[in-house]
Amino acid sequence: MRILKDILYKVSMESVVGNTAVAINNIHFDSRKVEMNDVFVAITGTVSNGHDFIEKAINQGALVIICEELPTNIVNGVTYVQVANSKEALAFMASNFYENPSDKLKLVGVTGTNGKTTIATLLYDLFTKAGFKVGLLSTVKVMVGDTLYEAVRTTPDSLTINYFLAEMNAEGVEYCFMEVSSHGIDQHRTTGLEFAGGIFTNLSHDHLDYHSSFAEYRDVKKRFFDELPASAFALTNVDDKNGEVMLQNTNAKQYKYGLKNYADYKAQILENQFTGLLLKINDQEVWSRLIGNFNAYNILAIYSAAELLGLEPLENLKFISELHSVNGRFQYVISSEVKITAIVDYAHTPDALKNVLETINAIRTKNEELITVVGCGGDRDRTKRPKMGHIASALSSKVIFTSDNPRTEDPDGIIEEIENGVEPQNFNKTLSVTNRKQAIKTACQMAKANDIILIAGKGHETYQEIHGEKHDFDDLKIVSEFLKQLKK
Ligand SMILES: CC(=O)N[C@H]1[C@@H](OP(=O)(O)OP(=O)(O)OC[C@H]2O[C@@H](n3ccc(=O)[nH]c3=O)[C@H](O)[C@@H]2O)O[C@H](CO)[C@@H](O)[C@@H]1O[C@H](C)C(=O)N[C@@H](C)C(=O)N[C@H](CCC(=O)O)C(=O)O
Ligand SMILES: Nc1ncnc2c1ncn2[C@@H]1O[C@H](COP(=O)(O)OP(=O)(O)OP(=O)(O)O)[C@@H](O)[C@H]1O
Ligand SMILES: N[C@H](CCC[C@H](N)C(=O)O)C(=O)O
Ligand SMILES: [Mg+2]
Repeated sequence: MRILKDILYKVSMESVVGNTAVAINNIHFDSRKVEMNDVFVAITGTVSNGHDFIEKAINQGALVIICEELPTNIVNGVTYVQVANSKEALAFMASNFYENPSDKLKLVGVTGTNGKTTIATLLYDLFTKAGFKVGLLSTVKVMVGDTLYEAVRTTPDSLTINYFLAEMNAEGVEYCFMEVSSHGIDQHRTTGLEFAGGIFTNLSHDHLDYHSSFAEYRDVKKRFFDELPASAFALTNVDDKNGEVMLQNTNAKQYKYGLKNYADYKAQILENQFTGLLLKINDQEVWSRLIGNFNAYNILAIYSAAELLGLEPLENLKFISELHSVNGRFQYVISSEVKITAIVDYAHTPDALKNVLETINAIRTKNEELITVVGCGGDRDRTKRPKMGHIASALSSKVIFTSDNPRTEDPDGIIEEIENGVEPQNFNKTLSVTNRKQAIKTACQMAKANDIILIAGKGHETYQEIHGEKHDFDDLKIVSEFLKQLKK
């Protein structure tokens, strides 16, 4: 049992109607989950308005209503707390409700357009190897020590975050690494958390359906660093155009990593091959199984963060050399008979796609063709579609445009928007096959010995969402099966 006034600590209240000394059972922001003596937080959403469900929540037993506007009908015996921002209030209440679990471990947040899952997951792996109990909140999975939970969002809502952090406290977890998405920051999902550090990866085009401009997208990411406490570290990629911008107003201790510009943590790529990267990090050589220039940045960020958290440099490098790629990030299979390499990668932004294609192009020889299978998600930023169409067709030998997760959109409509980005000189390289499985099969049939197939956009995902329905779908499994069938 918790007392309402205790969990309202740090919440900026505009008015209160009723008693705040009441004992409450649980907190919910979805009226459908409310039970006896719960708090219902009414949130103004993008699809519906939580304030419309206040009466329903009370009928289900809500004892407390947190809202931005008081309803006209005030029910006797119910406490109403009016706040300026319900999402922010929810975040503070969630921390208080779970007894501020982020204070009891070292929480590190990773933000940026690409590389969050890779860095957070590999830091989880590295600290686990170093003998610590570790937690992870990522796009792919949630880990509480060794226990695996399904991840629904990249950055869960504040109640879910604090729930898992409290589970981590109970399990004796010392470090937790989490992805901090721009939606998460904007919607105050991470407000009130006590971070020990923040890492910035890079900033490029994504989510411009949600944020009104690139500048707003950048400023939302920056807010994460603005809000870090002085005790935390703020670690930024100094080679990214916006790397230093992130640090402009932070109170945290500032550190920079980079390959090109002056930095506290510096790396150099000595070798970049299909089998991995040989790097020099602060004058020490280290071999990694991860592939491609962009992974040199990820590895350097991991190394720097681990050192800032107190790991010895040599131990740090040893564990880094043992790390494997994250599910769906440059995962590959090579067919045994005809030596066709199929790579599955989660590149779903123009920049990620360009990086992956350039990585493959830097490694493949002239005789080896690169066949790319790619699409774009529905109900998401449309402006990245033609950009990805252009990049895929310019940097591949052949491209098959197909569906990603069309969600509620018409799959062929999305493909048309991707095709619009293809320049005339690349027209003859492209074809479109709406059915993703069929598209992968076509790529396998087109490939000759030693060719490379890149299947981009869905990485670790094990489903495809078409017309709002999820079906089982796994790029790696499907391509492996087709490659097995090919006896050329
Ligand atoms: C655009 C967006 O981020 N939307 C999030 C937002 O939903 P919303 O504002 O649209 O909510 P809404 O459906 O309008 O409902 C408003 C309120 O009414 C409540 N409600 C609704 C119906 C009802 O009967 N009773 C009721 O109380 C809802 O619970 C909600 O509190 O708040 C919800 C609760 O936290 C989120 O689940 C939801 O994520 C949606 C599902 C989503 O797809 N989000 C994606 C875009 C996202 O967040 N992605 C990022 C990763 C991006 C990246 O970097 O790649 C992530 O961190 O996962
Ligand atoms: N440092 C990086 N710079 C640019 N591209 C990268 C970087 N790291 C990974 N990528 C590319 O971006 C893809 C997604 O990587 P990852 O899942 O680590 O990013 P993310 O930031 O977690 O993405 P999401 O926003 O979907 O959670 C990878 O499959 C790879 O193609
Ligand atoms: N976190 C991203 C993932 C995109 C993955 C891609 N496969 C898609 O479905 O668009 C989003 O929800 O926008
Ligand atoms: Mg991620």
